[in-house]
This record gives sequence, C-alpha cells and structure tokens, in this order.
Amino acid sequence: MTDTVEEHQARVLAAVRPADPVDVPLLDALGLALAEDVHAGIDLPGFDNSAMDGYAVRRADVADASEASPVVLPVVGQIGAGQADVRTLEAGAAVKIMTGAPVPEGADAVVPYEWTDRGAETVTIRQAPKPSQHVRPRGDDVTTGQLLLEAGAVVGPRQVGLLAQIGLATVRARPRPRVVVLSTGSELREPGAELGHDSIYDGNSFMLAAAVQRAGAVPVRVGIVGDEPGAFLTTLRAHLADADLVVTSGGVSQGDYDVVKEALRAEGVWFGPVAMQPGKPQGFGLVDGVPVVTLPGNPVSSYISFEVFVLPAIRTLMGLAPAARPMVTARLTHGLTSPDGRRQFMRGDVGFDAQGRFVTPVGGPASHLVGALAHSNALIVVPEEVTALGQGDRVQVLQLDSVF
Ligand SMILES: Nc1nc2c(c(=O)[nH]1)N[C@H]1C(S)=C(S)[C@@H](COP(=O)(O)OP(=O)(O)OC[C@H]3O[C@@H](n4cnc5c(N)ncnc54)[C@H](O)[C@@H]3O)O[C@H]1N2
Ligand code: MOO
Repeated sequence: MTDTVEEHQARVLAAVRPADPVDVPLLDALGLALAEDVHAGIDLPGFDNSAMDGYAVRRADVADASEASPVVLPVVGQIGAGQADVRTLEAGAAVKIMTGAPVPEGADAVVPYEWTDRGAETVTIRQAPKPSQHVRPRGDDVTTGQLLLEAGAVVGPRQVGLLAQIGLATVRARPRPRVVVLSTGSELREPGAELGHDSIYDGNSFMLAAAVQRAGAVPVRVGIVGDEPGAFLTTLRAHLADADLVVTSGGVSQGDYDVVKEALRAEGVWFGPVAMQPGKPQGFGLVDGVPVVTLPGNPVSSYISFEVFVLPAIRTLMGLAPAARPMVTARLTHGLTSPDGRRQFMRGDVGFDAQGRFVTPVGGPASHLVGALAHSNALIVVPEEVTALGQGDRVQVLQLDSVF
C-alpha cells in the first residue's frame, strides 16, 4: 500500500503539538512564535519630547518672530537627553533642548537651532513655530494597555525592537525544539577522516542538522551509527530523553542491512512507500513517546523528505503557521518528464524577469545528485498524474530559502 504525501504528512503531524510556552530572553526569541498577546505597559513616547535640537518655548512668546523682526528671549538652561533638570518653562523665556529630551511644562513648541543664532545667554529667534511644532506627544505611537502583538505572531527584528522599547526583557514564546539527527550506514565517515575504497562522507547528518537550525530549532547532531540494529537502538535511546523530535537518515528501503527498519519495526514504527520522487521509502513512529521521522539515505531524498515532512513538524512544535512552506507559481523555462503516480520534487533555480517568476530545472531527477541540489533554490512540484511538462508551462514551486 502506497501512501500519498498528504497521508504521510498527516501521520507525522498528528503526533506533534505546539510545545508549552516558556519565558525567553528577547534576542533568543528571534523567529519564535509568541505564546500570548503582548500589551503595552507604558506609553511611547513616554513623555512629550523634542523632535529637534533647539529651544523649547511658549509659542505665544514667539508667534510674531520673523527675519524682519526677530524675537529675543533669555535662555534659562539646557535640557539634554537623560538630563532634564528644567521641568517648567516660565513665560518670556527659552530653554535649550536636545532631540528626545522632555519638553518642560508650559512649553508648547520647539524652535530648531537653524531658525536661531544658537545663543547661550539669550537666543534670537527668526521664525515662528506652529503650535506644537517639533514636539512629539506622549503616547503618540503606543498607549498603555494597547494590544501590540498577538499570540502566534513571529518575533522578528522589528518586533524585538518594539518589545525592548516597552521595557520587556523576556517574552512568553514557544521554545525551539531539540531535534536529534542521526545518520546510519557502515559506509559513512566523518568529513576530515580518511576515506576507504568503499566509504563515503556523511553529508546527510550535516545537511539535516543545518536544515533543523535554519528552521529555527536546535539541532543535536549525533552523527554516524553503523548498520547494527542493537547499536542503533542504544544510541537512539541515549538521546531520547532530551529530544523533542528525532530525524534519522538511511536504512529504510529494501536492502539486507536496513538498520533503521530492522531496529524500529519492533517498536511499532510505520514503514512504507510514499507516492513521491525522490523520497519513496519513509517511516514514522513514536519511540518512548518521542516522534521519530526516518528519512531515506539518498541525500536528495533525505533533503526533500525533510522539507516535506520534518519542517512542518518542527514548525508545528514551534507554533508557527503555516506548517508547510506555501507554494508559488512559476514559468518553466525547459520541459521535463515525471513518473506517473508519484509527486515529483524536481530541483530548480527560480529567478525573475519581465514576465515574472521563472524556474529552470537543475540536474536530473536522480536522488544522489548533491552537486545539483546545492545549486538549486527551489523544488518544482509535479503532480502525480502529470508525466510531462513543456517550456512555458505554469508550475508550482517551493522556494527553499524563503521566510514564511
Ligand atoms: N530493491 C530496492 N532498492 C531500493 C529501493 C527499492 O524500492 N527497492 N528504493 C531506493 C530508494 S528510492 C531509496 S531513496 C534508497 C533509500 O535507501 P535507504 O534509506 O535504505 O538508504 P541507504 O541504503 O542507507 O543509502 C542510500 C544511498 O544514500 C547514501 N547515503 C546514506 N546515508 C548517507 C549520508 N549520511 N550521507 C551521504 N550519503 C548517504 C548511501 O551511501 C546510498 O548510496 O533505497 C533505494 N533502494
Ligand atoms: O525515492 Mo528515492 O528516495 O528517490 O531515491
């Protein structure tokens, strides 16, 4: 029995739910979903303040100032940022004020330096400000109690800025899940180590750990486990306690040494084919209550399976919506063929020209082509029943590096 992509996605997503909220220091919250509404605890600005370096005045005193008949006022002091000793301005006087500093009681306009002689003892004012000109009123931007960000909103740099500005050191957010990444195969070697005639470097666990991190989660790269089911289970169990999700690569097809399948079948993990290419052999189940997604070993299959099944699981754990990357439409620059009955995720390179978004197929459909994978920025999604597409056809694509 072959499952559809949606059936397997649903199997994985049914087993995960958003993690309980925690208090997160502001900068660590970048990319996280807020777990509760944020209301302003203070006004922004917090007090009437000057938008210019200049002189705070009572407007009535300078209403008639002009080049032809300037007004001269005594300067009674200076109000710097964080140094606001002059709290009240009497009639018939001016006080120097810097941008952002509190406008004193009584003053109702600021005259910028450029309209004056910049005097220290007295100031000559050659232009009259309009009422309230260059005064930024308290609460102009944000008022106390105002709903600023809703639960579920993703914290980005601009939101971090706002949260800090209202004085929050931490926010209540869904934490980053810890995702354990394990690659299986007795042929695998660590990058940097010596290669034998029959060994290859372990690209997958690095690729998957990087994808976990890019998704906003915390990767725990365990690395290589050989094709021995006992050793695999021991290693897996050693890491379950502090894992929210486990991702394995390799050992799930029809071989004589398919270690993941052998080890986890007895644990009740589901294994079977999914109607997609690459990524046909898949598996998923709970081991000691922890969701384990078992991806095929071919590197391109592993990457695409991560994108289709693991990324939505991570995003669900993080409370991020939508769970799966939205598809966009693009114009195909070259024809391609696709197997009947399987959804193909063909690698592509998306660009823009005068006619809009286009996509060029990159490399062939085979799932060992890591060189081409690294030169792609998109997946062209060819539906199960479509076996050929021509130049100029509209296709659905997943833009792999887009933020959503
Ligand atoms: N008789 C059949 N054979 C295969 C079938 C099938 O249906 N019948 N399916 C093929 C498909 S499709 C895939 S995909 C692979 C999946 O195999 P496994 O998940 O068991 O993966 P392995 O056999 O361990 O490895 C496959 C391939 O990928 C290389 N690999 C594995 N791990 C890594 C790694 N960490 N870094 C880089 N490369 C890795 C490995 O050396 C193999 O070349 O099965 C097909 N066979
Ligand atoms: O389906 Mo396998 O995952 O193509 O190479």
